[in-house]
Amino acid sequence: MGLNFQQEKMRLARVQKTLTEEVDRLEEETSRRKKEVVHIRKHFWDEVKVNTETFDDYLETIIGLRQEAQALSVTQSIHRHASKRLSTLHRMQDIPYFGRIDFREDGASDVEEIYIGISSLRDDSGENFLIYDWRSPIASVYYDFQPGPAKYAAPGGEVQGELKKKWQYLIRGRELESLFDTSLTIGDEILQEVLGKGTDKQMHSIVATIQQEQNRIIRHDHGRLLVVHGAAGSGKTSAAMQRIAYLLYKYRDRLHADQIILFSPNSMFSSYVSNVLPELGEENMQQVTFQEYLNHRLSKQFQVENPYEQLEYVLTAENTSSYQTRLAGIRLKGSSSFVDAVQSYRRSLEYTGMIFKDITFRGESIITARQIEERFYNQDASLRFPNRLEKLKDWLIKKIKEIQKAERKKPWVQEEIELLSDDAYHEARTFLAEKRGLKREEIAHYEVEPDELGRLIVHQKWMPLRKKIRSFRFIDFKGIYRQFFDDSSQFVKGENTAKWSAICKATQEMLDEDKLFYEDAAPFLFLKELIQGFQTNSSIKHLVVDEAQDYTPFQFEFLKRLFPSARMTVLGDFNQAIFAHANGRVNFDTLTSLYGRDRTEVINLARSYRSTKPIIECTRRLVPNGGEIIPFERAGERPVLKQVVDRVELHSCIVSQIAALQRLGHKSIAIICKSAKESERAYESLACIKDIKLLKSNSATYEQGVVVLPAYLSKGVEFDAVIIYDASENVYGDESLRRIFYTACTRAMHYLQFYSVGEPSPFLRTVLRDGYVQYASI
Ligand SMILES: Nc1ncnc2c1ncn2[C@@H]1O[C@H](COP(=O)(O)OP(=O)(O)OP(=O)(O)O)[C@@H](O)[C@H]1O
Repeated sequence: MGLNFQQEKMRLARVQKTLTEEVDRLEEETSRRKKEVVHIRKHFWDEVKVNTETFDDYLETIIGLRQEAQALSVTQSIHRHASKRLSTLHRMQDIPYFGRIDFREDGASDVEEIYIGISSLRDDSGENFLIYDWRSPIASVYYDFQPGPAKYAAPGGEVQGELKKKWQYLIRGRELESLFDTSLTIGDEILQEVLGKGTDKQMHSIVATIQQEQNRIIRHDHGRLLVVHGAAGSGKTSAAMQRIAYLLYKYRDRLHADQIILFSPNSMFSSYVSNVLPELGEENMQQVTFQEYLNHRLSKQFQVENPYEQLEYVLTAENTSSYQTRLAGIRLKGSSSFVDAVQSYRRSLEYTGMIFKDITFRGESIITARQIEERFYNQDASLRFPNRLEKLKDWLIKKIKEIQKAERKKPWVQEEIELLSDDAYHEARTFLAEKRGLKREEIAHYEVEPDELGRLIVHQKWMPLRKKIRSFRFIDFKGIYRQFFDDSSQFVKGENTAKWSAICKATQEMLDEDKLFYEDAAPFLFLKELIQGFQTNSSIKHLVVDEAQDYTPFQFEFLKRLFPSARMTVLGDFNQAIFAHANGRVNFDTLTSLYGRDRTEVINLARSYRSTKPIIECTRRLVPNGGEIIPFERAGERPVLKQVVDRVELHSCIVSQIAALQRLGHKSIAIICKSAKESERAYESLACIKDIKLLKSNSATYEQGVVVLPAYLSKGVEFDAVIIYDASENVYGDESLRRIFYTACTRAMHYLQFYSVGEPSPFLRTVLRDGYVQYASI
């Protein structure tokens, strides 16, 4: 049976009326609650009588204060909830629902009509659902089944039944424009329509068009680790965002947005995805980059190279003498065998090799590194390593207490007392008097004894020293890491000796200047924490890692230990592994060992949605296993290659091509270069293009319009049209650049153009031969 368009229009109008009434009611409530909050804040102290004369008065004051604070917090919380609901309802006014299923549960006689939207809505009686939240159990039938037998997991157990019909609604400008019986239409009309549009400044939710395989990711709810491996444009990030919204709904009584962290590749990406959750009526999760975390932990001690500096080096310094050594170092330090090597090294420190620093006071060494080392290695070797360190710490604290006692008699203490300013003396007197329990009015008459003052001065002067000991700053972590790179180190196996020597030399030189290569940052921190114990953050319950192919085994080990209570969702695509450390690694096997096979699930996404079919037909042939990628059927032009003779011709062609693309309505156009260095040059030469922008690694927002950027910064984002600035053999001649080239090409949604100064890259040879890329006609 078909739906009656007119009746559906009328139903939509009825739902909109209910929505409007609900919006009016909530607007009134939020404004009233806001006034109440302001009132309570303003008159907070009028309602509380502050009297501390007697204990009873004091108690009464405390109770009064607490009551007022409670009233404020309750009103604030009601106001917050109402405002949140109101903003969701405002969004629902535009599109109250997008889908419907007609479902008959086994054993029931009636067919239920379930309308699905971004949030639920009940009728005036409060008994019946006019709209079901897309995350409700029954709504999963919409995403998972075609008409026929269907089931869903309800809190009380599995519900079986029959899906009679499935509909999609296209509502625009609050009007029902069309509706589709999805069991009759071929292809997905609404998905076609959504994907056919231009890109936006920010990513949007895909709630109305979630595909079955994506729904598995969104509702996946067991195990510790979910690994999603998917082709470029297969919706990994989109599904992950929807997944967060789903988890926030399902566990709304115990999971809050601030207990979820997304590790994103860069700030531009963070800004790009930051709209999805608010669009679904949820608060945003926390977002961070691994680099930010490393800086937070290491920047006091080292100047840490950032990942883009490392990439830029790899992409542009091939003619320097240290290049091959550095590359070998990056690969070695990013491997899982290096994780094992560092762990063995740490175990060896139980017997020998710990390096300590002298403990000094006023420039004099009071406990030497040698004494500390002796003490450490003379302890009972059967004690666990962390316990030995704890004991060492206790011994040091005790020892400096003794030295501190003797210190009081030293002349410098007397000198300090004499030099005390009036203010400092007053402060010291107040502190000492209060410590003795004196009342405020008695302080001024308190006679401070010189001994007492001396004790205080010494105590204060030694405070930083005690702090240093408590935080293990008497351990020379840099020295210990440096020692690992002594040529003779037996921990790194299978590395070519000459290469290993060169890697050691380069690493030690950097350390000597208090600098860390990016590839050393995670291993250094890992070793440090293996020694002193891992810092943990148990408040985080869910961790999402995007662009996971760019993480080293060290980084994952880290995340696992740092967030011991978190479940992890990891998204990646090895074809886009652009960092040099990833060469050779083509799967997520190391990830499976993180929590074990039975606590890990891997889901593959093969269908790619971002680009038109002709673009995907071309790009999937650029990578070895691209045959597995399935293009979504969306028509478009074949990618085009234009070979030019020199840069002058290149720039003139790009300028006219951009004007042509803009005439065709493409709003976001990216000129993607190999490196930042090439991007800068291109930007300067193309400065005549109106409003052209150069994106750099520190760019915080994803820009629309015409942009020039290095390929590695384009990760995760997309553009209406992509121009590969110079796809020549000269630039993309080396096999190691295949993945970066692929990443750049897969950013295009509707149009992909290659330019080549001279011979095109060998990556394009087959696609040109087989006609998946056409030569430009002029
Ligand atoms: N089910 C869907 N409905 C509508 N749009 C979708 C759907 N799935 C993916 N898309 C769109 O496809 C594009 C690519 O999605 P997304 O960025 O999530 O893919 P990805 O796998 O993370 O890509 P990459 O690895 O290349 O960064 C986005 O524009 C997204 O909105």
